[in-house]
Amino acid sequence: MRESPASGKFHLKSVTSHHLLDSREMLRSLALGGAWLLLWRLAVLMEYAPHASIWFPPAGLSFAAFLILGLRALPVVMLCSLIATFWVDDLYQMQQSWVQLAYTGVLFGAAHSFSYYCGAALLKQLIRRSFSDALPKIILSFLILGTLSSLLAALTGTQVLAGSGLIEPQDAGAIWLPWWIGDMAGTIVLTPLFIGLLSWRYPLIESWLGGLDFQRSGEGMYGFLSKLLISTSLLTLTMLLAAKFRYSEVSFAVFFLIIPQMWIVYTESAFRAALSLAVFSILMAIWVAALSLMDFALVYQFAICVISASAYFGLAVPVLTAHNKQLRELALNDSLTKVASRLYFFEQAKQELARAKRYGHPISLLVFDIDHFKQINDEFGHTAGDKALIAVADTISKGLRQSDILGRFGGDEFLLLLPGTALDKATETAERLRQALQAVKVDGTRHFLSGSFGIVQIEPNEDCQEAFERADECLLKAKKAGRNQIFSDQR
Ligand SMILES: Nc1nc2c(ncn2[C@@H]2O[C@H](COP(=O)(O)OP(=O)(O)OP(=O)(O)O)[C@@H](O)[C@H]2O)c(=O)[nH]1
Repeated sequence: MRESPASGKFHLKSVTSHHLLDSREMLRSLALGGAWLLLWRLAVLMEYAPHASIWFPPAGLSFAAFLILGLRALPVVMLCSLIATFWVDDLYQMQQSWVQLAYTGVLFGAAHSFSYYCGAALLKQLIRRSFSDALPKIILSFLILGTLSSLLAALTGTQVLAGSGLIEPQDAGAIWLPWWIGDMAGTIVLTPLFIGLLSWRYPLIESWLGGLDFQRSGEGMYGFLSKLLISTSLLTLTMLLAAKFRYSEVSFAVFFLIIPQMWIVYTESAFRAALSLAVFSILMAIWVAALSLMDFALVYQFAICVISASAYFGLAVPVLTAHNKQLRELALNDSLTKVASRLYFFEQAKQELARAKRYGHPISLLVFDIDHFKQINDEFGHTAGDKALIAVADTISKGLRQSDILGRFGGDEFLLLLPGTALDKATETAERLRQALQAVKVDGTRHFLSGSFGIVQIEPNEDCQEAFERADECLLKAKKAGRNQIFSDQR
């Protein structure tokens, strides 16, 4: 069978894009692996006992990688775990055989990957099933799953090391707790930062996360750096005091530093908040090592976890405020024409009526409906119908006073409240609007619109509903009388 030139071209193009994809995958794997090993080496610098680091940043990277890339991250994490095992042997001069190290490395990698993959996969499922305003629930799930994954990683990891002779079996019982808290600190602090970094490549991640906006910039960079400087200076001060006095009570002062962190969370972008927590935690770990504060290491590990967890809940506040604003706008405005919704119109009308009664001012209500609107939909389609409704709202709005209120009752029926206007002036206004409507053409057609109007002046003993019913009856009469007319009810 002969291949057509077009199919040959397509084949060439698909092979090229396949190559591009392969090299991009390769670059991503290299970046992930490089970052993982770099963070792992950093964690070794922060060890306060063999295999017990103040915090373990690679755990956060593994969790984020499994969350975003799924099982595609597995070969890289496994390879890094293997390299790390050989590196440990070199750092601690343990001189184990290559076979033994390879065996330990694979087991360690499997335990680490299994623990973080399970947590990340479960979190992904929860996120997929969540609605867009579920950020607090997602954060809570992340904190619980991050904690459980790191516990599993610590329990299985210590067993692997004990089983392969890298640590004494009796040490496993002493190491699992600091291992767990160190992994947990790495996961809780760094996963959101890595997600933030990845969100530049994958913008969908933000909508997944219930609208958490990693790219919204807060104030200028100078403001953020000043806040970071204040927070890190206070951290340095509390740690210098702990080193000088060496009472555990002094080390607990670090918990007060949640205050500057929350200040950053509430006033800066989500990404800057995550970055500030990472800087804060790295500096804390460096000070623990530099000031020999190993006796209080657990206090600092707990502080990192508690401060980060609280800060992430804080991130949900601006998102929820934005959602509330959006919901309020949806409830108050008609989404198509942008005039007041029926609910908001009657709410406003009630207040205007109370004011009019109090000051003895007249107030009138108009109800109007487009004539033969169904035909417009049927002949020109619903999009043309929608455009006609928008044109009506725009035309009527242009002919009103600032104090008048225009609302959409539903379908092609609108409501208009004219405070300070008696029936005769309201009828004049309606006539002006009726004429203005006659000049509106359905977009892209030669069809001109027209409308029928019902008008009443609201009586002092009447409420909005009663006035509406009277105006609606007038509208019906206008329709029955042939449309494109105004009927009013004088009491
Ligand atoms: N395009 C569009 N059509 C709508 C919308 N809401 C309601 N409609 C349609 O508007 C039409 C309203 O028609 P009716 O009120 O029954 O009557 P009419 O054709 O206007 O006739 P008269 O009012 O008696 O002159 C219906 O076909 C509805 O489906 C909307 O938001 N967009």
